[in-house]
Amino acid sequence: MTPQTLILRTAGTNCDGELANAFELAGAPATVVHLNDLIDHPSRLEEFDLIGFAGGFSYGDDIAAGRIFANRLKHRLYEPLLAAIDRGVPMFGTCNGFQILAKLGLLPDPHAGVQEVTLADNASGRYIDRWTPMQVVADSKCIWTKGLEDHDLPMAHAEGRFTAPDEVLDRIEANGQVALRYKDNPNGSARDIAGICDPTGLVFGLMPHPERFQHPTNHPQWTRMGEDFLTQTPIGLQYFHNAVVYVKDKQAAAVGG
Ligand SMILES: NC(=O)CC[C@H](N)C(=O)O
Repeated sequence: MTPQTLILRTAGTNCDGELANAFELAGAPATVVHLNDLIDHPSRLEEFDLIGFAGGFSYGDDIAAGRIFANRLKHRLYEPLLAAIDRGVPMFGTCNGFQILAKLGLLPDPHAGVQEVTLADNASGRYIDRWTPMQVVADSKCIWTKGLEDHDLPMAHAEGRFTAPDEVLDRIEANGQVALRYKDNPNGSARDIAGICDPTGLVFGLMPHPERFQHPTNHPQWTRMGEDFLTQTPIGLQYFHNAVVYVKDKQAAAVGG
């Protein structure tokens, strides 16, 4: 069975095309569905094996980035989303998608039932749009970053400063839920955190954009990177390969069992 991906969009979403393409290149065809359609037909969530929350400026980033999208999910789709998490559906939220997952409280712990972390204004007070070096946390539980080496990714946001109380930061670090850190921390995030997962490693949110690194020439330095860089799978796509492999293995185990 080919894994099927749901990408959610609404007014102001702008990375759904890249995200759908990344999942498709990794082997999981994607359907982009408007949030209002899913609210009208919540059982559609059961058709999908993977879910992507795309980046952008949903609802104009009004109130705070991701807040309105998160509230709509909270009041209209929370139970079906939790059911998908309990079914083991991997979820990916990039940038605005991460802001949504954080504000909804699906990260860092979907069963906490409260918001524990946020993405606040960048420390500089400015929108930052550039490629930046990432450190992959080797012992994290995250299935999406498994086996990845340190790499560069593009970032583009004004509200990306990861912020949480010290006890939450201590807990997610001790629990292997910090998956990605900035090497030069351009936005002032607590403990350099760029991406975190839930305790199962399946729900993952990050501020940078792996879906914008689908081809070697996406990297601004690609002409200086050498032969190998041009022939290997771009690291951005490896995130999606990891999740697709996870789903396929799970399907095979279910058939075998
Ligand atoms: N790239 C994105 O997803 C958009 C940025 C985001 N809404 C912000 O904080 O500015």
